[in-house]
Amino acid sequence: MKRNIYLETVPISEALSTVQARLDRTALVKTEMVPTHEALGRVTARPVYADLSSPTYHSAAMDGIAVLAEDTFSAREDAPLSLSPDKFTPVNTGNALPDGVNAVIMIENVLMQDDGTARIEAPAFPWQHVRRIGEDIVATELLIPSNHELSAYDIGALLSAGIWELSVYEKLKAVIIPTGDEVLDFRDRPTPKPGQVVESNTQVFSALASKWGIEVIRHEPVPDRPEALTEALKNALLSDAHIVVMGAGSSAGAKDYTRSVLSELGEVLVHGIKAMPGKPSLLGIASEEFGSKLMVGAPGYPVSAVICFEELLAPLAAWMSRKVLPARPQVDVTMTRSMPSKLGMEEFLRVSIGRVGDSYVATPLSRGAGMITTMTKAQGICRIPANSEGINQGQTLPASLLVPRESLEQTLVVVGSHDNTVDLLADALMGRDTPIHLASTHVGSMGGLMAVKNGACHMAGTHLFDPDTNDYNAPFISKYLPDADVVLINLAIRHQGLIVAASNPKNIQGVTDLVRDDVQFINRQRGAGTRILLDWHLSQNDIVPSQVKGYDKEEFTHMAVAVNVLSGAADCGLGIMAAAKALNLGFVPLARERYDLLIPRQHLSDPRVQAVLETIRTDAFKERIQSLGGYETDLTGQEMQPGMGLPE
Ligand SMILES: Nc1nc2c(c(=O)[nH]1)N[C@H]1C(S)=C(S)[C@@H](COP(=O)(O)OP(=O)(O)OC[C@H]3O[C@@H](n4cnc5c(N)ncnc54)[C@H](O)[C@@H]3O)O[C@H]1N2
Ligand code: MOO
Repeated sequence: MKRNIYLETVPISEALSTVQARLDRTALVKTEMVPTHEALGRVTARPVYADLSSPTYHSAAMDGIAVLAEDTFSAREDAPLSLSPDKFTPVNTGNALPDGVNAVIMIENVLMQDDGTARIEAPAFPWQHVRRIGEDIVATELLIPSNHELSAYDIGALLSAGIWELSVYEKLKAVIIPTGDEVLDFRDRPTPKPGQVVESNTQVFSALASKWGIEVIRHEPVPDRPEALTEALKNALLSDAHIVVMGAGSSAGAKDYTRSVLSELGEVLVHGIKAMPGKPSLLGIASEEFGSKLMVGAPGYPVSAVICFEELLAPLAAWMSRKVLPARPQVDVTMTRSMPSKLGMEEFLRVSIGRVGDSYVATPLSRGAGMITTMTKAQGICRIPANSEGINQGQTLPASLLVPRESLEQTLVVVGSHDNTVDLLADALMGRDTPIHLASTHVGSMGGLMAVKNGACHMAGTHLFDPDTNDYNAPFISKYLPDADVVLINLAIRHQGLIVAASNPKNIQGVTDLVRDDVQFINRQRGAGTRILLDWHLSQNDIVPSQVKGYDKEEFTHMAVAVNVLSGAADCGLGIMAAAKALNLGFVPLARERYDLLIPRQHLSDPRVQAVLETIRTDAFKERIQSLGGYETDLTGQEMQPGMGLPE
């Protein structure tokens, strides 16, 4: 089997219209009769006419007495009328009206006399408080047109009209076949070795598809062997499914067989869309022998797979089943950072969104297609058009929301340096009666200061040490945000040190060991407080960066540094003790430092910020911080003043 060569990439809209022009949805999606009470979400294949009227009889709409209106015309407040028992019938709501009457008088307006007569002070008009035959539904009239997706209310109307079953389009069925030698079945609860991944895309698809009214059958993972892949695809096409999805193997790798397997059993119409993630997506139609079904090749990377499911498969499935795909709510967001984008490619940028002041601000998350957490952390997605070279800081553009719009009001936007205590805070805030969602973006301490300066967040986590004054954060604020009215609140004092392998096999004892030939270092990104701390310790020891092997290799979080040490990619990196502890690594203490929250004063009265201050001042929260190890909470929750430095 030949290796894949990419087809031309086409815009998403063209990919969809190409398939729509070729796929015979009427032949593929049959109709069937289903009981009305089980028809929610199904689409009518034929118009439905009422069999029964509703009500089927003249019905009392109120509790009271049924009368002939004409008998009551003389009643006045100053000249009450007494109706003899043969002129009225007591009725309850929903009763059929007796013959010969045409109105109901509410019981509140009737005085029943001891002699059996009913006294009224106002006349009834004809058909007052009566629901006449066919008021709601008239037998034979059109109740629901064809190609209509049935709602809960429709079920009620259909049953009231005597429709016990109806003709609808089949519910779409899809088989998804995960592929790849490295893909482990999650049902085996595997522990992946290097080169292996836990299969998850099929479950993302199943969960999404259940919202779209598609039944999903998952095939077990198939290894990268062309015959096995073809066999699996063939069986799936011969089942009663309408759609078959093959996962992964869609790009140009030596084991990427999806395209050739699809071509063997049908025709590939699209291979490659002008969008990222999701670029190598495939769409095709099986040959007649295999039911002319829709075939989809979804890229293996989790976010690419999501884009393929949501942007290609969902609209096609909606079209096949004649449903309207609901659009996500949109808000206009202001970007807090510039983000270049590839010309000619539409980009689905995951963004963290919150309301800061009067506007919604959005901070781009990492764009890696392999990172499913960019979807879990994002509140929205901005589509950067293909004809754009990117977005600029301060630019306003629409974002489609992944969360209810209301929840943005309960989102606290934190930008800056990452610390595990911020994760603790995030969890504690969600435990409040009115939960608050902490959306954090890790851009380092300096990035946090800039975000505050640009009005892009409610608060920033920062731990910048200034050797000249022996103080934390305040000197940087006076330098970079001289005019800003801000408050510094301490979150914790934390211990930074060298994260080394368990039991420290290379016996690394301090920064002077970083110049050793056998020591590979992993650094933090420029602007990170930890990097500034490292540079200071290096300069104190007359070491220049070029002497440190790995100084140029950067990671964005403490945990990422620790992971490098765990995997053996590096021998050590500077980070917090909690990160070392979390992965059972060794830790060589180097320094204590202040980790503060920088808050614009105008946000102090914001209920979300208030909730943070309340939370971090509780003993329970301080105890949680201490149990992480490597933290002190003596200053936690207190306002920091310039020159305070760090108490011994
Ligand atoms: N030389 C090139 N390489 C790649 C290109 C390219 O144009 N030229 N495109 C890249 C893009 S863009 C994408 S997207 C990926 C798509 O790759 P494949 O669809 O071929 O998928 P794999 O390589 O088999 O797997 C990618 C990744 O995803 C993991 N995976 C696979 N299945 C699952 C699953 N069911 N659940 C969770 N994770 C899964 C797999 O282990 C890999 O890590 O190709 C780029 N390469
Ligand atoms: O298009 Mo790929 O989907 O960027 O990762």
